[in-house]
Amino acid sequence: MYEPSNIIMILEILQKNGGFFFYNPINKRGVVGCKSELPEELGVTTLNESEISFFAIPFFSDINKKGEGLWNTMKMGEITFPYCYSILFSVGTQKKTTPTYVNVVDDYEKWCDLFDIIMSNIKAREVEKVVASRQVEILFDKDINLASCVLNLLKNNPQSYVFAYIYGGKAFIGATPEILVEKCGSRIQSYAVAGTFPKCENNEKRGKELLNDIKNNHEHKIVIEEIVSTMRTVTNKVSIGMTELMELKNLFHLKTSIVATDGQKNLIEWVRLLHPTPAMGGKPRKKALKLIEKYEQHDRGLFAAPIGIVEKNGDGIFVVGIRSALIDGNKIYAYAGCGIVEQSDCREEYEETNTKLRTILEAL
Ligand SMILES: C=C(O[C@H]1C=CC=C(C(=O)O)[C@@H]1O)C(=O)O
Repeated sequence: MYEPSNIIMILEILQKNGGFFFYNPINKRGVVGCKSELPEELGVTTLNESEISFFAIPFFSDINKKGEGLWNTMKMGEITFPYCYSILFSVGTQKKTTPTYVNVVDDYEKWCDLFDIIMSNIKAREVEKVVASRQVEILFDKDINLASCVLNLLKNNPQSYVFAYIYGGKAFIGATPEILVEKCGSRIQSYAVAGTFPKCENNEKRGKELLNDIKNNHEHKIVIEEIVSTMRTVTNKVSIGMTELMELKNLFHLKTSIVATDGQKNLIEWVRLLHPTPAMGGKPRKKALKLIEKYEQHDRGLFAAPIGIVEKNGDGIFVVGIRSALIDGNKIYAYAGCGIVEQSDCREEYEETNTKLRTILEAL
């Protein structure tokens, strides 16, 4: 089993010098891009710099229009590192986790204003779905320990893709359950992950209820349809899997796999075509994005944005940067969003974002 103390040491080096960490729970492989060399004793395998490329593509191409310029010290797009490594984790890290409860800041009034604007646009038939988000700022009395946060994300979220991108004194970290697109040869796989129920005492019943819930299935179907129609602009070889339940530490989601066959476009082109799906933006895409840009009070930066790696042969994976936070010294900006449709209730959606924020808050 891979030693947690090793991962702590690696992350401490990344925190000090800058770097990128990406963990894939399916093949249990972590990859690291680093500005400085990692000691061999840490059990990492050295990769040639050209073997792997790291990407953090912002949600909106023109970020940092809103106030503080929180994101402007971070390099975006393709990020290259002189030292690259891979780490194999063992199955031992895959333990079953149970929810715990953490309090989050009350910004309900601000949320209501955003919700009302979106709902009035939905009622006016301007948009069908918009993913609204919160940025919750939490101040600590000392600097946040990045290494232990990332280790906790790994421990608490065994099915999630855990990432940490450290640059210019800030770190963007998260444990996301959602793949935007994965390429393996001509197989292009995306997932619709949308529709959420928080866990409760009777989880078996809760899961079944989500699978049959009309509002959540509507939200989910919008995402499937958009991914499928986008893929069909490139190829008519597109197949849709069954909608399943995804069980995470604190909540359930609806999840559907969508696979296309294409030998023409590269992975970055696929990312640019698919991002943002209506699980992160809305429907219709342009109008939903305009509302988000105009009325959300914060810059999304890398929140809900494509984060990923590309291998030398062109294969790779991009996830969406949700269940995430930007760490700046003793300050943390945690992010969570949810899809709003005509049947949505303001308070319920706020509580849903609180549940989603727990991924980060429980790791601090
Ligand atoms: C935007 C987020 O979640 C998305 C992913 C899964 C389910 C979602 C939902 O049910 O609203 C969201 O679309 C977030 O966690 O910040």
